[in-house]
Amino acid sequence: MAHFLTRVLKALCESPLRILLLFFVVLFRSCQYVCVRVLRAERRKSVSGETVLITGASRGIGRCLALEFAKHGADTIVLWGRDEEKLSSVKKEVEDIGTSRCHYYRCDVGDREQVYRTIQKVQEDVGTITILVNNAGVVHGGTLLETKDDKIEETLRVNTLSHFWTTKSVLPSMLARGRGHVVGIASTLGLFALPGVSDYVTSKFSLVGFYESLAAELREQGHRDVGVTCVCPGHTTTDMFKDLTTQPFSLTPQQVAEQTIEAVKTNQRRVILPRVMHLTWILKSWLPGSWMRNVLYVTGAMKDMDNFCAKR
Ligand SMILES: NC(=O)C1=CN([C@@H]2O[C@H](COP(=O)(O)OP(=O)(O)OC[C@H]3O[C@@H](n4cnc5c(N)ncnc54)[C@H](OP(=O)(O)O)[C@@H]3O)[C@@H](O)[C@H]2O)C=CC1
Ligand SMILES: CC1=C(/C=C/C(C)=C/C=C/C(C)=C/C=O)C(C)(C)CCC1
Repeated sequence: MAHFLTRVLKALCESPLRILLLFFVVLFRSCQYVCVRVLRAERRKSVSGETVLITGASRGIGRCLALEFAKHGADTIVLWGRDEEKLSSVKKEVEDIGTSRCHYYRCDVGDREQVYRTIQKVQEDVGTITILVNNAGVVHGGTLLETKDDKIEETLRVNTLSHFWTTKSVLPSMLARGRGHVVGIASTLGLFALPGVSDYVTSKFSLVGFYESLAAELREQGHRDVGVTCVCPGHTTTDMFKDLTTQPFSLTPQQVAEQTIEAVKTNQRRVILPRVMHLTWILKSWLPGSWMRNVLYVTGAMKDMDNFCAKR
């Protein structure tokens, strides 16, 4: 197949007429992309009246998501986390906006039985969840040989498996009502790898696969009214990677929250933030592996992660 494509490309580039043809194909694809964006924008969903459950909402991106959903008029916001004091303070911030009811629950999402029990309690107290945002996450940092087995297991339980348990719990009622949205906060480290965080990278690559498969499954079953969005942010200035040197393209948690809500409203399947990070996908899939490695060396990203791990 690759050989065939190379021959097609070579043949296309042999004459000016063919280059012109290639130009029109690219132009057509770009117009198609813009039209899809415009159509999606026209069919914008609203989040007002929705009941939103956010995991890892006690701080960082999760806290900003809660405040942003409230600003966009969500009816009820359910916060999950383990730190009760912080959850209660976010609840107050949400209520001060004056648009949404807010509840919080202590739940360790790394514990499957706790997730199932807490979802049941939420459904009894609050009702059906119509938007689920799987955001909770942890990172430890260290080479594979340095990382303790229980830390590796924790990373995969919290960052990946929890998405299975929460999604399995809320999906049946979304399918029954023919309405709903599941959002997963993955990472650009689910698209390319850096050294020193292999368990974290594995958990995020898995999430990208999970949401791609879930979206395909729902589409094949004809459930087009239940949306799936996988968000892949780059470095974000929260506690989680605070020891990583701030990058020229670092995001604020507020930016991630705003873009996530925009993606829900316009039903986008995958969001890569900041947009310049789309280049890493092109680098990885179209060019030899050494190109990506060189970009990481030249930009200092490889060294930055070493420093991050050394501080843990
Ligand atoms: N910061 C970054 O550079 C990036 C982060 N991300 C992802 O975004 C998400 C949010 O990260 P960010 O806000 O930066 O991180 P923070 O460390 O600021 O917040 C993490 C949140 O997850 C919660 N959490 C952690 N472990 C558990 C657990 N076992 N059970 C329940 N809640 C838990 C914490 O709550 P509590 O302590 O109350 O339990 C906290 O609310 C994560 O999935 C992360 O991987 C993606 C790309 C970049
Ligand atoms: C690859 C790459 C960069 C570095 C990216 C980094 C360092 C990302 C870190 C992401 C994190 C910490 C995600 C957490 O989930 C630069 C320097 C922006 C330049 C463009 C290519």
